[in-house]
Amino acid sequence: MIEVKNLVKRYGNHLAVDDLSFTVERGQILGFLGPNGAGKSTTMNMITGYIAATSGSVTIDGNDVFEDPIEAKKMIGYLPEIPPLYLDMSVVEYLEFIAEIKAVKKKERTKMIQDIMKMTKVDDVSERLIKHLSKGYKQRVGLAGAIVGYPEVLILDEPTVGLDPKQIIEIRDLIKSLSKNHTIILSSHILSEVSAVCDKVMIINKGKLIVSDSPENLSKHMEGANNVHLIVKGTKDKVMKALNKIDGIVKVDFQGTSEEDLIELKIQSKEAIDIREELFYAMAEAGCPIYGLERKVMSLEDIFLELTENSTITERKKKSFFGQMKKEKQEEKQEERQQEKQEEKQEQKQEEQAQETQNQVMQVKEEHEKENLEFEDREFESDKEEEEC
Ligand SMILES: Nc1ncnc2c1ncn2[C@@H]1O[C@H](COP(=O)(O)OP(=O)(O)OP(=O)(O)O)[C@@H](O)[C@H]1O
Repeated sequence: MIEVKNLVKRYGNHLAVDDLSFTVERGQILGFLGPNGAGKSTTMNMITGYIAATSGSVTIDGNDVFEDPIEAKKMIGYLPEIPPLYLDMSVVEYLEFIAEIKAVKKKERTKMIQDIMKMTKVDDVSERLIKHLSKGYKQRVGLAGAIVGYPEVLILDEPTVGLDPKQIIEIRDLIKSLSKNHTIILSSHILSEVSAVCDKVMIINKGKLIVSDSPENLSKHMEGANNVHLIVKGTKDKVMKALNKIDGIVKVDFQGTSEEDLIELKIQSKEAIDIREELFYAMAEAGCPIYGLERKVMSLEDIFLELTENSTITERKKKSFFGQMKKEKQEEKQEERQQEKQEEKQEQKQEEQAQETQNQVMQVKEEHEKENLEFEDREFESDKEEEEC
């Protein structure tokens, strides 16, 4: 339904969208996810033909947005990040105006607008001026405007911004129900929103596509679904022998030790296998007491953060959370040890200095005593000589 090929957008020297390609099937809800400045709005503006692309193409049901904009734009309803509302119009006037622009047949307009106002829950403010509406209501009027004419494709840039939690749930339900008759692309940086609503997630960062999959598959594949973090007391040999007895283990990463005699490891098992119980018995049999056992299921948040921290998956994999945490812990420990060593050295030095001073005092004392004795001896000798004389 929507085909984006090698889409590029440059603002001067700044590459805002960097060679994006993807497709969206009819009836699908695609979630466009990325941190601020990732290029979401720019991409959506290009898909809708609102701005020109530097290069690349976008087709909607075979119609090229840049070469055949009228046909392509007829199929698109767009809710930009800041909806372009006419503030001095009432809600119903605005929607009638949009219907006229979109060339909705006159006899169909009234019913369509009434239905859409009900759908987006703005029917209770239909006669009010838009400038007097709250932010949430304005957002819903913008959404209503995008739905007018029931275009096949809806492009919604941050559709729930400014809504309260109850409204967010209502709009999500509305978007889901719209997908029965529309193909939808929505952007968001709220991950729970994307996982709740979308069939497919595209994560972009710095204009580049990082990963694209269903929310469930992303969680599964990003090594998270079956990761166990284990802290155990024993030798590496013993632990490995015990692990060899467990079926379904795919990968074992030793992560060093955080305390003496303790080994930390990350164990990855095949999908749908929970090895925690077997681990418990295997370690008990091997005489390796378990100090920590945690099943790590990566949330979409974890994946998003990791993926957008680095530009490539391989880079992020190298920097797994446990690895990072362990590294930080080790660095802290190393610093502590170094500090302890320095303190020990200083104490030793002070003791040595004190000992040296004491020795010097003793030496002076001894010399004094010796001198006194010699003096006494000499006195005694001269007294004796005097007596003899
Ligand atoms: N008209 C413009 N001129 C110059 N640079 C622009 C323009 N519009 C966007 N950019 C830059 O392009 C990059 C992508 O911006 P864009 O608005 O598409 O990101 P976004 O993912 O939608 O971010 P947000 O979630 O904050 O809306 C940013 O670095 C932005 O500063």
